[in-house]
Amino acid sequence: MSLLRVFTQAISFSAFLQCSSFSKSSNVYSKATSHCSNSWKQDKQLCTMPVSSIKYLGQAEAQAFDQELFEEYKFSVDQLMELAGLSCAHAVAKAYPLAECKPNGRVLIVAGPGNNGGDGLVCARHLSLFGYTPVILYPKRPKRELFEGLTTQCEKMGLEFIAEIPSAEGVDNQFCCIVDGIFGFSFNPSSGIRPPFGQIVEVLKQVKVPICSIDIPSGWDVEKGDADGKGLKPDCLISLTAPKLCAKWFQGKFHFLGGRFVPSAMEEKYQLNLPKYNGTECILQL
Ligand SMILES: NC(=O)C1=CN([C@@H]2O[C@H](COP(=O)(O)OP(=O)(O)OC[C@H]3O[C@@H](n4cnc5c(N)ncnc54)[C@H](OP(=O)(O)O)[C@@H]3O)[C@@H](O)[C@H]2O)[C@H](O)CC1
Ligand SMILES: [K+]
Repeated sequence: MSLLRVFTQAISFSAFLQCSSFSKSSNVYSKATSHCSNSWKQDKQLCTMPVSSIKYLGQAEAQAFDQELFEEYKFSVDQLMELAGLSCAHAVAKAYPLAECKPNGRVLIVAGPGNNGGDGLVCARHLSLFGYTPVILYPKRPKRELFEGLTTQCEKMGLEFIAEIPSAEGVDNQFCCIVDGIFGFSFNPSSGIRPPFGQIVEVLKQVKVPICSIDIPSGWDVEKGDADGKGLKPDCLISLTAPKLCAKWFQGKFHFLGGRFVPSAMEEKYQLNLPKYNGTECILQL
Protein backbone atom coordinates (compact mmCIF):
# COMPACT_ATOMS: atom_id res chain seq x y z
CA MET A 1 0.00 0.00 0.00
CA SER A 2 1.48 3.35 -1.00
CA LEU A 3 2.30 5.96 1.61
CA LEU A 4 -0.24 8.35 0.03
CA ARG A 5 -3.04 5.76 0.30
CA VAL A 6 -2.24 5.05 3.96
CA PHE A 7 -2.30 8.78 4.65
CA THR A 8 -5.67 9.27 2.84
CA GLN A 9 -7.25 6.37 4.71
CA ALA A 10 -6.03 7.69 8.06
CA ILE A 11 -7.63 11.10 7.34
CA SER A 12 -10.93 9.48 6.27
CA PHE A 13 -11.02 7.30 9.38
CA SER A 14 -10.46 10.24 11.69
CA ALA A 15 -13.26 12.19 9.94
CA PHE A 16 -15.49 9.13 10.32
CA LEU A 17 -14.79 8.99 14.05
CA GLN A 18 -15.63 12.66 14.34
CA CYS A 19 -18.94 12.32 12.49
CA SER A 20 -20.05 9.11 14.12
CA SER A 21 -19.49 10.35 17.65
CA PHE A 22 -23.20 11.28 17.86
CA SER A 23 -25.64 8.42 17.86
CA LYS A 24 -29.10 8.38 16.25
CA SER A 25 -30.65 7.03 19.44
CA SER A 26 -29.51 10.05 21.44
CA ASN A 27 -31.42 12.31 19.02
CA VAL A 28 -28.30 14.31 18.45
CA TYR A 29 -26.93 14.54 14.96
CA SER A 30 -23.78 16.05 13.63
CA LYS A 31 -23.91 19.17 11.55
CA ALA A 32 -20.70 20.25 9.91
CA THR A 33 -21.52 22.16 6.75
CA SER A 34 -24.82 23.35 5.34
CA HIS A 35 -24.94 20.43 2.86
CA CYS A 36 -24.43 18.09 5.79
CA SER A 37 -27.50 19.17 7.77
CA ASN A 38 -31.21 18.25 7.89
CA SER A 39 -31.39 14.63 6.85
CA TRP A 40 -29.89 11.89 8.98
CA LYS A 41 -28.90 10.07 5.82
CA GLN A 42 -26.75 13.02 4.86
CA ASP A 43 -25.32 13.09 8.33
CA LYS A 44 -23.71 9.74 7.63
CA GLN A 45 -21.44 11.51 5.16
CA LEU A 46 -17.86 11.96 6.16
CA CYS A 47 -17.49 15.50 7.38
CA THR A 48 -14.26 17.38 7.24
CA MET A 49 -15.09 20.45 9.31
CA PRO A 50 -15.41 20.85 13.08
CA VAL A 51 -18.71 19.30 14.16
CA SER A 52 -21.37 21.08 16.18
CA SER A 53 -24.59 19.38 17.21
CA ILE A 54 -28.21 20.32 17.66
CA LYS A 55 -30.77 18.18 19.42
CA TYR A 56 -33.98 17.02 17.73
CA LEU A 57 -36.89 16.63 20.13
CA GLY A 58 -39.34 13.76 20.22
CA GLN A 59 -43.08 14.49 20.66
CA ALA A 60 -43.23 13.83 24.42
CA GLU A 61 -40.06 15.81 25.04
CA ALA A 62 -41.35 18.81 23.02
CA GLN A 63 -44.59 18.76 25.04
CA ALA A 64 -42.73 18.42 28.35
CA PHE A 65 -40.48 21.33 27.38
CA ASP A 66 -43.54 23.43 26.58
CA GLN A 67 -45.19 22.54 29.91
CA GLU A 68 -42.05 23.43 31.84
CA LEU A 69 -41.96 26.87 30.22
CA PHE A 70 -45.56 27.44 31.31
CA GLU A 71 -45.58 25.78 34.73
CA GLU A 72 -42.08 26.34 36.09
CA TYR A 73 -41.12 29.56 34.36
CA LYS A 74 -44.66 30.99 34.40
CA PHE A 75 -44.64 32.12 30.80
CA SER A 76 -48.13 32.55 29.40
CA VAL A 77 -49.08 30.91 26.10
CA ASP A 78 -49.80 34.35 24.66
CA GLN A 79 -46.24 35.51 25.34
CA LEU A 80 -44.55 32.57 23.66
CA MET A 81 -47.05 32.47 20.82
CA GLU A 82 -46.38 36.11 20.04
CA LEU A 83 -42.63 35.45 19.79
CA ALA A 84 -43.16 32.23 17.85
CA GLY A 85 -45.53 33.91 15.36
CA LEU A 86 -43.25 36.92 14.99
CA SER A 87 -40.31 34.67 14.14
CA CYS A 88 -42.48 32.88 11.56
CA ALA A 89 -43.31 36.23 9.91
CA HIS A 90 -39.59 37.07 9.78
CA ALA A 91 -38.84 33.68 8.20
CA VAL A 92 -41.56 34.13 5.55
CA ALA A 93 -40.28 37.62 4.74
CA LYS A 94 -36.73 36.30 4.40
CA ALA A 95 -37.63 33.31 2.23
CA TYR A 96 -40.30 35.04 0.11
CA PRO A 97 -39.46 38.76 -0.02
CA LEU A 98 -42.38 41.14 -0.40
CA ALA A 99 -41.01 42.58 -3.68
CA GLU A 100 -41.21 39.10 -5.26
CA CYS A 101 -44.53 38.10 -3.67
CA LYS A 102 -47.03 38.31 -6.53
CA PRO A 103 -49.87 39.19 -6.74
CA ASN A 104 -49.99 42.07 -4.27
CA GLY A 105 -48.06 40.40 -1.47
CA ARG A 106 -50.89 37.92 -0.92
CA VAL A 107 -50.05 35.05 1.44
CA LEU A 108 -52.52 32.33 2.41
CA ILE A 109 -52.41 31.45 6.11
CA VAL A 110 -54.06 28.17 7.02
CA ALA A 111 -54.66 27.95 10.78
CA GLY A 112 -55.51 24.74 12.64
CA PRO A 113 -57.36 24.17 15.94
CA GLY A 114 -54.38 24.22 18.34
CA ASN A 115 -51.51 26.50 19.24
CA ASN A 116 -49.88 25.94 15.85
CA GLY A 117 -52.94 27.71 14.42
CA GLY A 118 -52.45 30.50 16.98
CA ASP A 119 -48.86 30.91 15.76
CA GLY A 120 -50.32 31.19 12.26
CA LEU A 121 -52.69 34.01 13.29
CA VAL A 122 -49.88 35.94 14.99
CA CYS A 123 -47.70 35.39 11.90
CA ALA A 124 -50.52 36.78 9.72
CA ARG A 125 -50.81 39.90 11.86
CA HIS A 126 -47.07 40.60 11.67
CA LEU A 127 -46.93 39.88 7.93
CA SER A 128 -49.62 42.50 7.48
CA LEU A 129 -47.53 44.99 9.47
CA PHE A 130 -44.58 44.10 7.18
CA GLY A 131 -46.68 45.11 4.13
CA TYR A 132 -47.96 41.70 2.97
CA THR A 133 -51.63 40.94 2.38
CA PRO A 134 -52.36 37.83 4.45
CA VAL A 135 -55.60 35.98 3.83
CA ILE A 136 -56.65 33.57 6.57
CA LEU A 137 -58.42 30.23 6.40
CA TYR A 138 -59.43 29.32 9.97
CA PRO A 139 -62.15 26.68 9.71
CA LYS A 140 -62.16 25.28 13.28
CA ARG A 141 -61.98 28.01 15.90
CA PRO A 142 -61.61 26.98 19.54
CA LYS A 143 -63.88 28.84 21.95
CA ARG A 144 -61.03 30.18 24.05
CA GLU A 145 -60.26 33.77 24.90
CA LEU A 146 -56.73 33.52 23.46
CA PHE A 147 -57.88 32.43 20.00
CA GLU A 148 -60.90 34.74 19.97
CA GLY A 149 -58.58 37.64 20.80
CA LEU A 150 -56.13 36.75 18.01
CA THR A 151 -59.02 36.46 15.56
CA THR A 152 -60.47 39.83 16.60
CA GLN A 153 -57.07 41.52 16.22
CA CYS A 154 -56.75 40.22 12.64
CA GLU A 155 -60.34 41.20 11.80
CA LYS A 156 -59.99 44.72 13.26
CA MET A 157 -56.74 45.16 11.33
CA GLY A 158 -58.67 44.44 8.12
CA LEU A 159 -57.22 41.02 7.32
CA GLU A 160 -59.42 38.93 5.05
CA PHE A 161 -60.80 35.58 6.25
CA ILE A 162 -62.01 32.99 3.75
CA ALA A 163 -64.39 30.14 4.56
CA GLU A 164 -63.07 27.47 2.20
CA ILE A 165 -59.86 26.49 0.50
CA PRO A 166 -59.89 27.46 -3.20
CA SER A 167 -58.90 24.85 -5.81
CA ALA A 168 -55.15 24.18 -6.14
CA GLU A 169 -55.14 26.27 -9.32
CA GLY A 170 -56.99 29.06 -7.52
CA VAL A 171 -54.41 29.02 -4.71
CA ASP A 172 -51.55 29.18 -7.25
CA ASN A 173 -53.15 32.14 -9.03
CA GLN A 174 -54.01 34.13 -5.92
CA PHE A 175 -51.07 33.69 -3.55
CA CYS A 176 -47.27 33.81 -3.62
CA CYS A 177 -46.89 31.34 -0.77
CA ILE A 178 -48.79 29.48 1.94
CA VAL A 179 -48.16 29.45 5.67
CA ASP A 180 -49.01 26.05 7.14
CA GLY A 181 -50.18 26.58 10.71
CA ILE A 182 -52.48 23.53 10.67
CA PHE A 183 -50.85 21.04 13.05
CA GLY A 184 -47.84 21.27 15.33
CA PHE A 185 -46.22 18.85 17.73
CA SER A 186 -49.51 17.49 19.15
CA PHE A 187 -50.71 16.05 15.82
CA ASN A 188 -51.85 12.44 16.12
CA PRO A 189 -51.66 10.61 12.78
CA SER A 190 -53.19 7.33 13.96
CA SER A 191 -56.70 8.00 12.61
CA GLY A 192 -55.68 9.90 9.46
CA ILE A 193 -56.42 13.63 9.15
CA ARG A 194 -59.94 14.42 10.36
CA PRO A 195 -62.31 16.88 8.61
CA PRO A 196 -62.12 19.61 7.58
CA PHE A 197 -58.32 19.42 7.45
CA GLY A 198 -58.02 16.19 5.44
CA GLN A 199 -59.47 17.85 2.34
CA ILE A 200 -57.47 21.05 2.90
CA VAL A 201 -54.21 19.10 3.09
CA GLU A 202 -55.17 17.20 -0.09
CA VAL A 203 -55.56 20.51 -1.97
CA LEU A 204 -52.35 21.94 -0.52
CA LYS A 205 -50.46 18.85 -1.66
CA GLN A 206 -51.32 19.80 -5.25
CA VAL A 207 -50.38 23.48 -5.19
CA LYS A 208 -47.21 24.71 -6.89
CA VAL A 209 -46.56 27.82 -4.80
CA PRO A 210 -44.19 27.24 -1.89
CA ILE A 211 -45.48 26.15 1.50
CA CYS A 212 -43.87 27.38 4.69
CA SER A 213 -44.64 25.07 7.64
CA ILE A 214 -44.70 26.25 11.22
CA ASP A 215 -42.84 23.80 13.49
CA ILE A 216 -44.08 20.58 11.80
CA PRO A 217 -45.06 19.97 8.17
CA SER A 218 -48.78 19.24 8.59
CA GLY A 219 -49.74 15.60 8.22
CA TRP A 220 -46.27 14.40 9.26
CA ASP A 221 -45.70 12.17 12.23
CA VAL A 222 -43.82 14.39 14.69
CA GLU A 223 -41.10 11.76 15.08
CA LYS A 224 -41.21 9.59 11.96
CA GLY A 225 -41.80 12.24 9.32
CA ASP A 226 -43.92 11.58 6.25
CA ALA A 227 -43.32 7.86 5.82
CA ASP A 228 -46.76 7.24 4.26
CA GLY A 229 -46.72 10.33 2.00
CA LYS A 230 -49.90 11.81 3.51
CA GLY A 231 -48.41 15.14 4.55
CA LEU A 232 -47.36 18.40 2.93
CA LYS A 233 -44.01 18.90 1.21
CA PRO A 234 -42.95 22.32 2.42
CA ASP A 235 -40.28 24.46 0.83
CA CYS A 236 -39.63 26.13 4.18
CA LEU A 237 -39.77 24.88 7.78
CA ILE A 238 -39.57 27.02 10.91
CA SER A 239 -38.58 24.85 13.86
CA LEU A 240 -39.72 26.54 17.06
CA THR A 241 -37.51 26.27 20.16
CA ALA A 242 -35.62 23.28 18.68
CA PRO A 243 -36.21 21.02 15.66
CA LYS A 244 -38.43 18.01 16.20
CA LEU A 245 -37.29 14.56 15.02
CA CYS A 246 -39.33 14.74 11.80
CA ALA A 247 -37.20 17.69 10.65
CA LYS A 248 -34.49 15.21 9.71
CA TRP A 249 -36.56 14.26 6.71
CA PHE A 250 -37.21 17.85 5.62
CA GLN A 251 -35.99 18.29 2.05
CA GLY A 252 -37.06 21.90 1.33
CA LYS A 253 -34.91 24.92 0.66
CA PHE A 254 -35.21 26.90 3.89
CA HIS A 255 -34.95 25.58 7.43
CA PHE A 256 -35.12 28.24 10.13
CA LEU A 257 -34.88 28.06 13.88
CA GLY A 258 -37.30 30.45 15.61
CA GLY A 259 -38.90 31.08 18.97
CA ARG A 260 -35.93 32.76 20.61
CA PHE A 261 -37.26 32.58 24.13
CA VAL A 262 -35.52 29.58 25.64
CA PRO A 263 -33.94 30.31 29.05
CA SER A 264 -30.31 29.14 29.07
CA ALA A 265 -30.90 26.85 32.08
CA MET A 266 -33.55 24.99 30.08
CA GLU A 267 -31.35 24.84 27.03
CA GLU A 268 -28.72 23.18 29.20
CA LYS A 269 -31.15 20.89 31.03
CA TYR A 270 -32.51 19.50 27.74
CA GLN A 271 -29.03 19.64 26.13
CA LEU A 272 -30.45 21.39 23.09
CA ASN A 273 -27.08 22.57 21.78
CA LEU A 274 -28.77 25.34 19.85
CA PRO A 275 -26.61 27.32 17.45
CA LYS A 276 -26.20 30.98 18.37
CA TYR A 277 -28.60 33.50 16.87
CA ASN A 278 -26.90 36.46 15.21
CA GLY A 279 -27.10 39.70 17.18
CA THR A 280 -30.71 40.58 17.92
CA GLU A 281 -32.25 38.41 15.17
CA CYS A 282 -35.22 36.23 16.08
CA ILE A 283 -34.59 33.56 13.42
CA LEU A 284 -31.58 31.61 12.35
CA GLN A 285 -31.24 29.72 9.08
CA LEU A 286 -30.00 26.18 9.75
N1 LIG B 1 -42.48 25.92 23.15
C1 LIG B 1 -42.81 26.16 21.92
O1 LIG B 1 -42.05 25.91 21.03
C2 LIG B 1 -44.13 26.70 21.65
C3 LIG B 1 -44.80 26.29 20.53
N2 LIG B 1 -46.04 26.67 20.22
C4 LIG B 1 -46.78 26.06 19.14
O2 LIG B 1 -47.68 25.14 19.68
C5 LIG B 1 -47.70 23.96 18.88
C6 LIG B 1 -48.28 22.83 19.64
O3 LIG B 1 -49.56 23.23 19.97
P1 LIG B 1 -50.70 22.23 20.50
O4 LIG B 1 -51.88 23.05 20.78
O5 LIG B 1 -50.15 21.39 21.57
O6 LIG B 1 -50.97 21.28 19.27
P2 LIG B 1 -51.27 21.46 17.72
O7 LIG B 1 -51.21 22.84 17.27
O8 LIG B 1 -50.38 20.46 17.08
O9 LIG B 1 -52.80 21.04 17.57
C7 LIG B 1 -53.33 19.90 18.20
C8 LIG B 1 -54.79 19.78 17.81
O10 LIG B 1 -54.87 19.31 16.47
C9 LIG B 1 -55.99 18.45 16.36
N3 LIG B 1 -55.56 17.16 15.81
C10 LIG B 1 -54.60 16.32 16.26
N4 LIG B 1 -54.49 15.26 15.49
C11 LIG B 1 -55.43 15.41 14.51
C12 LIG B 1 -55.84 14.63 13.39
N5 LIG B 1 -55.29 13.42 13.12
N6 LIG B 1 -56.80 15.11 12.57
C13 LIG B 1 -57.40 16.29 12.81
N7 LIG B 1 -57.11 17.07 13.89
C14 LIG B 1 -56.10 16.63 14.70
C15 LIG B 1 -56.59 18.30 17.74
O11 LIG B 1 -57.62 19.21 17.84
P3 LIG B 1 -59.16 18.75 18.08
O12 LIG B 1 -59.90 20.02 18.24
O13 LIG B 1 -59.53 18.00 16.83
O14 LIG B 1 -59.12 17.87 19.28
C16 LIG B 1 -55.48 18.74 18.65
O15 LIG B 1 -55.93 19.32 19.83
C17 LIG B 1 -46.27 23.83 18.47
O16 LIG B 1 -46.08 22.94 17.39
C18 LIG B 1 -45.94 25.27 18.13
O17 LIG B 1 -46.38 25.58 16.83
C19 LIG B 1 -46.72 27.71 21.03
O18 LIG B 1 -47.29 28.64 20.20
C20 LIG B 1 -45.77 28.48 21.90
C21 LIG B 1 -44.74 27.68 22.59
K1 LIG C 1 -47.65 23.17 10.73
